[in-house]
Amino acid sequence: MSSSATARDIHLAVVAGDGIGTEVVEQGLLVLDAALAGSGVGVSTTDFDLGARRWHATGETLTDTDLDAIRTHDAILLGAIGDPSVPSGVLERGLLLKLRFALDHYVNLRPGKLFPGVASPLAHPGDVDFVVVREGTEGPYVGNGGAIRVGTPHEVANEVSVNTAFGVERVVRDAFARAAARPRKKLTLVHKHNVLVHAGHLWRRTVEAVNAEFPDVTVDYLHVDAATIFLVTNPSRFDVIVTDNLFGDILTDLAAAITGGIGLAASANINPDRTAPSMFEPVHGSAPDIAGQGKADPTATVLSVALLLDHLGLHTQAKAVEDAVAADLAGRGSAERVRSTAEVGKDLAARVAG
Ligand SMILES: NC(=O)C1=CN([C@@H]2O[C@H](COP(=O)(O)OP(=O)(O)OC[C@H]3O[C@@H](n4cnc5c(N)ncnc54)[C@H](O)[C@@H]3O)[C@@H](O)[C@H]2O)C=CC1
Ligand SMILES: CC(C)CC(=O)C(=O)O
Ligand SMILES: [Mg+2]
Repeated sequence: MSSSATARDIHLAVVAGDGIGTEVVEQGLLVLDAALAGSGVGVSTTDFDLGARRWHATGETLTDTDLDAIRTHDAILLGAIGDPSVPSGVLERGLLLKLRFALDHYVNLRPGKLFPGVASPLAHPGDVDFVVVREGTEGPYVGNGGAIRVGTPHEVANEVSVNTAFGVERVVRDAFARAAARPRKKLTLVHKHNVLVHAGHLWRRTVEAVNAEFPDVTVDYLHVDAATIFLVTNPSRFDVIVTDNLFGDILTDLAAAITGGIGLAASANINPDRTAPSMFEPVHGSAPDIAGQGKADPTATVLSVALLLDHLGLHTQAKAVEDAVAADLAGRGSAERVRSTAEVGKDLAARVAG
């Protein structure tokens, strides 16, 4: 995939990864090509062979050389990372989280939108259209911890959640800016400050302080356990949710479940300061249970491509992709049969082109 070089050409790093990652990324790239056709914007891709295959062959997850090469691109499209043949955590931490941390993806943006015609497991979902701003570089995912007396009855295992004033403030400010730009202008902080008093109070104080800069934004607060209730009983109450890395991870799988399933849930790992490329990927993982069967829904990846186009300022093309997805989803209820991964990708590309 390439075209003659123009000033606006997109240089895309592609990390298809493991399991269904390769299947859904192929379709995402097909739709990206269709979206850019005739626009005057070309795209060139560099494939990065990262994931289980590479680890088995070399023992490497993500080297400094890989990172340096990835940094030269405008954006990254990632499929999924993780494979049952690799010890749990090796690729997730050593590759996926390393990318997010090294490239300072402190805003992990995850829309929760119920498209018209999509079946939700909720009886009365209402108008569900919110966005989760999940902190992407801190929390319990930083690897601050350890275990002693491993494997004995006296084992002690710690996983420390790191929350810095710097890290919390920058993601909270981003979430406020997003809320201020939306019609409802509402921000919900989700944490657990009744128990996690150190981190929770930092988040609460930060939200209160930054609110002064965004007086039009209404703020509310939910403990994370209660937030799971309202996501199921009244998801339309949410507009922008800001939360930490772990809570955001969990809440966004739930958000996916209520808006049509994990196969539809897109995400963007954004470096708002643009000091490194941002990364776009479906919320889901490598789904070993269906990998290689052509069963994966590529729609989450395609919607992540729309987020990528938006991030690069190609708003018309982003909307064309989202509109194609909306039309495809609207027609699914009446479909005679479930389509394969490749068929969905082909249909979406045709809609974008047509
Ligand atoms: N961003 C990433 O790369 C992520 C990686 N992982 C990794 O992926 C591996 C599997 O993790 P799981 O917990 O099973 O989560 P998962 O998201 O891969 O799968 C959960 C369930 O959702 C289904 N599913 C996922 N994507 C789908 C799609 N596009 N279409 C239809 N069904 C889909 C799967 O078949 C499975 O039943 C693990 O190694 C995990 O660490 C998990 C989450 C995110
Ligand atoms: C595998 C994890 C590191 C990532 C994850 O589950 C996510 O970002 O949603
Ligand atoms: Mg997750």
